Amino acid sequence: MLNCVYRLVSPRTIEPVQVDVAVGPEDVVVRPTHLSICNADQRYFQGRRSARAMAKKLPMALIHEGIGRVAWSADGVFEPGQRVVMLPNNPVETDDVIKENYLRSSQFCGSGYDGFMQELVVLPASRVIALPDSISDEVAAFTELVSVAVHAVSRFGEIAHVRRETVGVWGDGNVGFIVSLVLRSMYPNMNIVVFGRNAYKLADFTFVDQTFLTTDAAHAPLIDHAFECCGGDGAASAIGQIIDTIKPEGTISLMGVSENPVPVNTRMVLEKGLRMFGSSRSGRLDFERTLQLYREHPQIASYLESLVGSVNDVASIRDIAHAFDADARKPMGKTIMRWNM
Ligand SMILES: NC(=O)C1=CN([C@@H]2O[C@H](COP(=O)(O)OP(=O)(O)OC[C@H]3O[C@@H](n4cnc5c(N)ncnc54)[C@H](OP(=O)(O)O)[C@@H]3O)[C@@H](O)[C@H]2O)C=CC1
Ligand SMILES: O=C(CO)[C@H](O)[C@H](O)COP(=O)(O)O
Ligand SMILES: [Zn+2]
Repeated sequence: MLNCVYRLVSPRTIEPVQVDVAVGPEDVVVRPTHLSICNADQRYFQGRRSARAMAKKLPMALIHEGIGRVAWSADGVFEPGQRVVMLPNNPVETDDVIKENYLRSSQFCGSGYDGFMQELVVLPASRVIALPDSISDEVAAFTELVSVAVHAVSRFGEIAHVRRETVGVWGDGNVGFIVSLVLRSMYPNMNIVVFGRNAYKLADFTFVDQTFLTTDAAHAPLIDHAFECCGGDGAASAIGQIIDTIKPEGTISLMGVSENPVPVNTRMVLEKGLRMFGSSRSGRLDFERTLQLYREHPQIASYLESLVGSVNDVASIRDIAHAFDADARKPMGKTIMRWNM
């Protein structure tokens, strides 16, 4: 099947490439309709990764958060026109211990493999899930990001000790917001405390118990466990503040992506017997849990609507650049592309 793939070939340069894609009997062909930009996409588009990383990853189509309509599937698997979410992580092996999103052999759309900026996306049937009608297109577009939060909170449930009275979330952006929202849904009695750098962003965290500017953290309660949802230049100070604020034997879930190694006060990690674990991406089980959360807690969708930032109609490569530039300027929230390529 001939298909047009919009690949980033160098920073800020996207080219349409005609490719002949084989469609297997178990595959599903999805026509993307709504795509959502992640910080990871911006790092490639703006050229903010090392030259080595850029050379390794490009050329590739960006975007790993998206939904679409089924254009073709084997009989009875999906209905033509059915609205579905696309799963970017594609495992090529199974493992009894290591989850699919941590297997080094897994192929991730938008990181070394073409992402969803395509005319049509061909995926194995297991990488496509039908969406409930209750979720708007714009919110559904970033279901992958919500699944990442569900994955991280699920791992917290598996790893953290049982005293979970007060949990701190560092980061007042998209990831901090969604992780806090998932914690609220899964642990309704938990005291959730959010630490951020922007009062106007913290004001949106109406569903948590307390918010603090990082400069006021001395007035915050000690916490049992923490999530670091900052990354970049903010990661070191967030992790340092978490280590200072957390009680002994607490867990620290690291979620922020940093291009450079982050210094950690290991002496205090030892002294407090802390547990640090990383969470990245998500698997099919996390998407299924996310859609179940949407069904069990309909209020989640309305909170997530507040994250929808700019919605951009995209019908040309110039429109793609405009959407990425709008995203780079955004004060907060998710940038959605209505995909008409
Ligand atoms: N693990 C995974 O699978 C995933 C990881 N990520 C990563 O998570 C990180 C956050 O993403 P996202 O929420 O979209 O980014 P945003 O930029 O929307 O949010 C980050 C927020 O954290 C604030 N911040 C920075 N430093 C600190 C600090 N020390 N304490 C408290 N808040 C701080 C920033 O404030 P200010 O801007 O004022 O500095 C900003 O408001 C990124 O690195 C992203 O790549 C994203 C998706 C999935
Ligand atoms: O955003 C993410 C998942 O939603 C991950 O941070 C992203 O996939 C990491 O990929 P890369 O190593 O290419 O930056
Ligand atoms: Zn992402």
